[in-house]
Amino acid sequence: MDGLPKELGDIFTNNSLSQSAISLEEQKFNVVEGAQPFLTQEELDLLPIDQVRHVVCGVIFNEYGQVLVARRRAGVDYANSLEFPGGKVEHHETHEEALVREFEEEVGITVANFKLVYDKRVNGSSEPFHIYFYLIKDFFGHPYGVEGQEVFWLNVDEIDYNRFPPATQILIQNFILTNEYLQEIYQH
Ligand SMILES: Nc1nc2c([nH]c(=O)n2[C@@H]2O[C@H](COP(=O)(O)OP(=O)(O)OP(=O)(O)O)[C@@H](O)[C@H]2O)c(=O)[nH]1
Ligand SMILES: [Mg+2]
Repeated sequence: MDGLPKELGDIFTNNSLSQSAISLEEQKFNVVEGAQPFLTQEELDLLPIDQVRHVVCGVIFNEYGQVLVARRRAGVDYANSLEFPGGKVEHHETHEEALVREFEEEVGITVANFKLVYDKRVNGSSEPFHIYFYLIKDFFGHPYGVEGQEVFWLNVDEIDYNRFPPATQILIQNFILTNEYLQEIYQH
């Protein structure tokens, strides 16, 4: 917790807050792998930008420094793994428009004020994706699983990155667990 504002550091060391999040230990967890990679990272990275489907995902922190997480449904790639809400950008949309739509469709909140944190080319189950993770600084409403999926706030020190798809694991390890963006949010 070094480097965090004092109040935020207190939040992260206050175990009582974790009671509001569903304990991951109580949940069944069974990652079903996505399709086997069919392009190497080098091949993915060489694809022209208009030949990859864009995916946008949003990372949101609440006032307690907890991050919003959802569980992927059965029957989709990475079924039952955890994810940051988001989805595929439609052809007529900007990334920002897609983020607003996906958050309304999936977790019932209105989001605003985005900053790109990390992006990566990945093999999707049917086509290559370029996945973009945005930090979302403002939101309105109370999130819930609009599609019946589990949605919950998770303390940063309770995140087990192994429960997320591979691209998201890199984001968590390099950006979220470093607390870099938490400090930015709480400074304004
Ligand atoms: N939402 C989300 N998708 C992720 C994450 N990490 C990651 O690799 N993906 C991948 O991004 C791809 C598209 O995301 P999605 O399944 O949410 O797309 P979507 O909401 O448009 O789904 P739909 O096509 O069923 O409407 C999936 O193949 C998924 O595995 C993540 O943290 N959140
Ligand atoms: Mg989605």
